[in-house]
This record gives sequence, structure tokens and C-alpha cells, in this order.
Amino acid sequence: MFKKLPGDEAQQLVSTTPDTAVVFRPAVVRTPAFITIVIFAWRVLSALVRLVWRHPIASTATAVPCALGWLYGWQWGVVLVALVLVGLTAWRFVDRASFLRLAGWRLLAWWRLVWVYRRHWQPVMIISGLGRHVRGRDYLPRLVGVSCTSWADLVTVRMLTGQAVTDWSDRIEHLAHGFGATSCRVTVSRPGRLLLAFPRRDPLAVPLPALPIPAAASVGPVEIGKREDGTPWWLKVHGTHVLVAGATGAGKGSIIWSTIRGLLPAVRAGLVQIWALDPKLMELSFGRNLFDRYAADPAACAELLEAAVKVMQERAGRFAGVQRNHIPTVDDPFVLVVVDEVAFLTAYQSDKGLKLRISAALATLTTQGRAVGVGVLAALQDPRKDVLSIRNLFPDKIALRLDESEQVDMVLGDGARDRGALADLISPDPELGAGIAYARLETSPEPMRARAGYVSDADIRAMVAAFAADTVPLPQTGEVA
Ligand SMILES: Nc1ncnc2c1ncn2[C@@H]1O[C@H](COP(=O)(O)OP(=O)(O)OP(=O)(O)O)[C@@H](O)[C@H]1O
Repeated sequence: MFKKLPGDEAQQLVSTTPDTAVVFRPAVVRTPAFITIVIFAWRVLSALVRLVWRHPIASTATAVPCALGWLYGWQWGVVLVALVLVGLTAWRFVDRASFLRLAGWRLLAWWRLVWVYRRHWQPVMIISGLGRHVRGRDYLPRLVGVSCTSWADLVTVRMLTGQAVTDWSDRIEHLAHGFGATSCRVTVSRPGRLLLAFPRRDPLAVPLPALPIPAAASVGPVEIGKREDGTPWWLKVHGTHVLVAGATGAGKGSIIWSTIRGLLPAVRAGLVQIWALDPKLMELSFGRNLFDRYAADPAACAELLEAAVKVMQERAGRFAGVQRNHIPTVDDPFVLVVVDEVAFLTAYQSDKGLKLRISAALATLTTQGRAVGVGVLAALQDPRKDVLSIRNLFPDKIALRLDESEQVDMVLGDGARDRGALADLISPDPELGAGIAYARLETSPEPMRARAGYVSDADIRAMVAAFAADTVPLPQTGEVA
């Protein structure tokens, strides 16, 4: 008659909370003391082995003086520690580079691991929502290790199973503030593992002067500045198209001029031609003599672009079935079309006929030009689609300082800002921020931060004079990249 008898449910209940009406005492199985001791000893032993395995140098550095002090008296332990410290300091002053490479960065990484990351890991993970606290247990992403470079801490993390990269890239501000850094950049090192970069200082805070004109003729990549990790910033122009976006005063000129400067020997050798479009009549007119073709008013700009399309089509006809890639020669030089403020020719152009011709020519060049040696380097202030509808046709993009955070993804592509391309936060102070950019290249989705060398008016004048007087060192043949 009764499917369940009174008391059946109560058998399943376990409650030890004192304020409930019914209190059931859970069954207690007494564990023999020696089992508890064995488990405890096993945990201590495995933690020790793990410690020595993960930090062999730190363990030795602690264990040896302790052993010495124990065996021969504490004074000997102190003497050994003092000797090691003196030795390290002397090494630091005698050969700083090798000290940093072999010991300095490792010591710093160990310190930062213990003092910053391990100490704050649990609260930062839980509060940012990257870890979970379920039924009294913490489920945290694993802090695999920390290494240090001259400017940043690189933290390797194993994500929780089921987490996505976007879970982390959405929380870069939590992570940066949580670990006391100004920013955080997220890159995937391998499936399930991330590399978080936390800058300790800004290596690009000091302006970089114009780089020396290269001795050899090369169509690129051209060295135009310095990357955040201290290595040169090489910009590829041959075989691609580059879009440079930045608010007024962001330093678009320094990228354009550094590129022209790096190509100068190749221009002299006849391997490169620079065709300049200068609708603002400001930036490029300064170095007019360096260019094979120059146009400023919109009608002349349209003609110049159509001439570039003709070169492209003529080459495409000749190369068809013979070669698939362009090799710069004096007969078929690489043509770099430099457009200073492209919006003047597209969005802000009142003559509809000219606007159509210019847009069509630019679209044709950016879709078909790179295989036949015609490249476009275009700069613009406002990256909205209605200003430049063909911005996606540029494989390589550079974002200098931008006015709004939404503009970052407009220039660099979806998710770039979440991955750490904070172009809207670059300082408007020219000394601190002009020429600093995030570049996203066709070959890598990770935005790279760098600063272009500043090519001053005096540098441009010197370039023009050297070019005219033939005093730039002559390029050696056969060094085309
Ligand atoms: N790479 C750089 N390093 C340091 N300072 C720079 C750099 N580039 C530019 N500047 C400084 O910023 C100022 C503005 O630079 P620039 O004219 O190139 O900006 P822009 O983006 O071309 O601006 P606009 O769109 O108004 O022409 C320069 O006068 C110079 O003082």
C-alpha cells in the first residue's frame, strides 16, 4: 500500500548542523594512527621531491649552507652565503650580460614567482572568475612557471579543462591589476597552455632616433624601429600591403619615413620605385625628390593609381604561366605606392567620379598587386569602414595611438584588443607615445608592440641631399632579400 514507509527518507539524511530540527550523527570510521602518519609522511616526502625537482638551484642554495652550519657550526654557513653573494655581485659588475643570462633573470623569475604570482594566484584567479570555488574546494588554473626578460615576466599557465583563450583575454585588466602590472598580453603557447606577458617596465618609453640607412640594397623587410623585446622591428613591404592607422600626431609619418629610409639604397639601385600620394600636401612633399612619381591633387592621385594598376596588369600578363612571384630587377622594380592620408582620396573626396576611380584602383592594387611587385603602404586617421571600405584587403596592419578602444579591432582585426593591443591607451604625449604601435601581421595573429624610429625634418633633408649627391653608400648587387 505504501511505496515509501515513514523513516525511509530520514535514513538517507545526514545533517550535523546544530540549528536543524532533526540532527543525525554521520557514521565515523576511526582510522588507525599509523595510517594517518604514513599518509602525512608520504605527502611531505612528495612535496620535498617536487620542490627539489622544480627548483634545484634554490634548493641547493638553501640546503648546502644549512648542512655546512649543522656539521661545522653556523658561522661556516654564513661565510658560504656571504661568499656566494660577493661572487654574484662581482660577476654582475664584471660581465652584466652573462650574469643576467645565466643567473640574474632566473633569480628574478624565482623571486617574482614566489613573491608575486604564487602569493596572489588564488585570490586573483577566484575574483577574476578564472578559477572556481566549488563545495569548499578551489579549482585553479595551474601556474606552470615564470621566466623573466629584460622588460617583462612571462608566466606559463595551464588552463582549466574546458576553458577557452577568450576566457583569459576577456580578463586581461583583472590579471594586470591583480599582479601589479600595467598590462597583460595573452598568447597561446600550445593547446591548453597560455603564455601571459606582464611588462615590468616600458622599454619603448624613450624615443628612438632614425635608424642608419642600410648599406645594402634590399626590398625588405626594412628595419624601421625596435620591438618591445629589444629586437629590431622589421617591416615587410614587398609581397604584402600595409595599412597604418593612428590619430593625429600618433606618428604615422615616422613609419612611412622609416620605411622610405630603409628602401633608399634599393631605390638608388633601381630595384625599388616609390610612388607617393600626398593629398594633405604636407608629409611627403618634403622628400619629393626621392620619389619616382609624386601626386598631390586628387585628379593626379587618381591618374597615378591607375598608372600603378596598368603596371600591375602588364606584369600580370607577362608573368602568367611563367612565374608566380615577383623578383625585383631593374627592369621590373618593386613599386611601393605610399598614400599619406588615404581618407582624403576616398571618404572626404567630393568629386564622386574621382572617388570611384581612386577606390577602384586601390581595391585592384590591394587584391592583385603583391604577386607582381606592386605594394601599397597607406596611412589614415579614422579607421571606420565607411572611411576606408577596403581596409580588410591589407594583409598587414599597424595601429598607432587611436582615439577609441573599438577602433583597435577595426584596424587590427577581431580580438586584437583582447589579446593586449591597447592602442587606445598609448600616451598622447609625443615623447612617450608617438611612433609606438601594435602590428598584426598576416603570418601571426598575435599583436606585436614596437616603436618606429623618428625621422626628423633634418633627417629627411639629409636623405634628399645624400640621394641627390649620390653620397649614400652604394649598394652591393645580389643582396636583394
Ligand atoms: N617615432 C617617433 N618617436 C618620437 N616622437 C615622434 C615619433 N613620430 C612622431 N613623433 C613626434 O610626434 C609628432 C607628430 O608626428 P607625425 O606628424 O608623424 O604624426 P602623424 O600621425 O603623421 O600626424 P598627422 O596625422 O597629424 O599628420 C612629431 O612632430 C614628433 O614630435
